[in-house]
Amino acid sequence: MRQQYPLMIDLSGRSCLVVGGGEVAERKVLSLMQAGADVTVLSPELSPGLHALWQEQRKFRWIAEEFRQQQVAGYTLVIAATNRAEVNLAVYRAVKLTDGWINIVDRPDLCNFIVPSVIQRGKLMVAVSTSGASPSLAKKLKTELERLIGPEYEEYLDFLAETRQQVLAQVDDAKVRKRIFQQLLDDAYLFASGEERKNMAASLIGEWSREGGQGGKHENVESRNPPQHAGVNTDRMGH
Ligand SMILES: C[C@@]1(CC(=O)O)c2cc3[nH]c(cc4nc(cc5[nH]c(cc(n2)[C@H]1CCC(=O)O)[C@@](C)(CC(=O)O)[C@@H]5CCC(=O)O)C(CC(=O)O)=C4CCC(=O)O)c(CCC(=O)O)c3CC(=O)O
Ligand SMILES: NC(=O)C1=CN([C@@H]2O[C@H](COP(=O)(O)OP(=O)(O)OC[C@H]3O[C@@H](n4cnc5c(N)ncnc54)[C@H](O)[C@@H]3O)[C@@H](O)[C@H]2O)C=CC1
Repeated sequence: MRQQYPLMIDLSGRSCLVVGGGEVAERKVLSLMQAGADVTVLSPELSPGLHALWQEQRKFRWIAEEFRQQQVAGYTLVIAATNRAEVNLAVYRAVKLTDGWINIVDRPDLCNFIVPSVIQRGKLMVAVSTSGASPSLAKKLKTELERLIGPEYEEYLDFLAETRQQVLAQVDDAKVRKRIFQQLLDDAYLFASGEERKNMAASLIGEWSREGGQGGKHENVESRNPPQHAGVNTDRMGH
């Protein structure tokens, strides 16, 4: 098995080519568009889903032609997703000449990148890959993780991001900052309402800032409990 390297890349505004316009191509086009890529689909036909999307919004470019070798130049990445193995292979060979990024949906052995199964909750992305061994298992695990990591994570993460900036600006001591970040991970914050968690964070930061300002008062940081808030259940609440 080839060892894969996971990374999150910024494809916004980047030109990406999907050759083929069927069911599998549709999935790849949608995820590329979600990432803000500038997508071109090269295929004589489109799936009903892709066709509707193209008619309604023209959010991708459609070249209604069969693949020819010279069409791969200038793309950040290329996905070969036709139902014809020899066409996919020709796409691979063309991209290989330019040493570009290529995914061939029916030849994991030739891909230099593969696409994982993904849960997205706002800024949070959880990607599951089986290195191509069992895409259905990747999908199943994603579905299980969707239950564990509910929609509440979107706002919670926005809160964490905002609070983190405040803490970085207000708290000088890196150890204290780390403690605060740790305490903000308590489920009490996850399940509090927006207003409640802001208040909880403000008192937490206030408390630590005062103590941090006096210095030398951090012996008890390990044992400090997160602030409790009336009406907030700190159990996993049915998860
Ligand atoms: C290597 C890889 C290359 C790539 O496509 O990037 C690849 C290859 C192949 N997939 C095949 C089949 C299926 N793929 C899916 C589903 C997904 N496949 C995806 C990724 C990947 N598929 C990459 C590896 C990912 C990894 O494991 O790390 C997902 C995760 C992402 C996405 O496609 O966006 C998406 C789930 C998205 C979601 O969360 O919903 C299903 C299930 C279904 O459709 O319900 C089936 C049918 C059941 C089965 O076969 O398991 C076949 C055989 C085709 C044939 O039989 O002819 C090949 C070729 C081969 O293995 O030879
Ligand atoms: N990687 C993955 O996740 C999966 C991969 N597959 C593989 O993907 C292949 C495609 O599956 P589907 O999308 O369901 O097929 P499909 O039959 O729905 O679509 C095939 C598409 O290829 C286009 N096409 C055919 N010849 C072409 C050419 N010369 N140039 C440009 N476009 C051309 C057709 O117009 C059509 O839009 C399957 O043959 C299978 O091997 C299947 C399931 C999952």
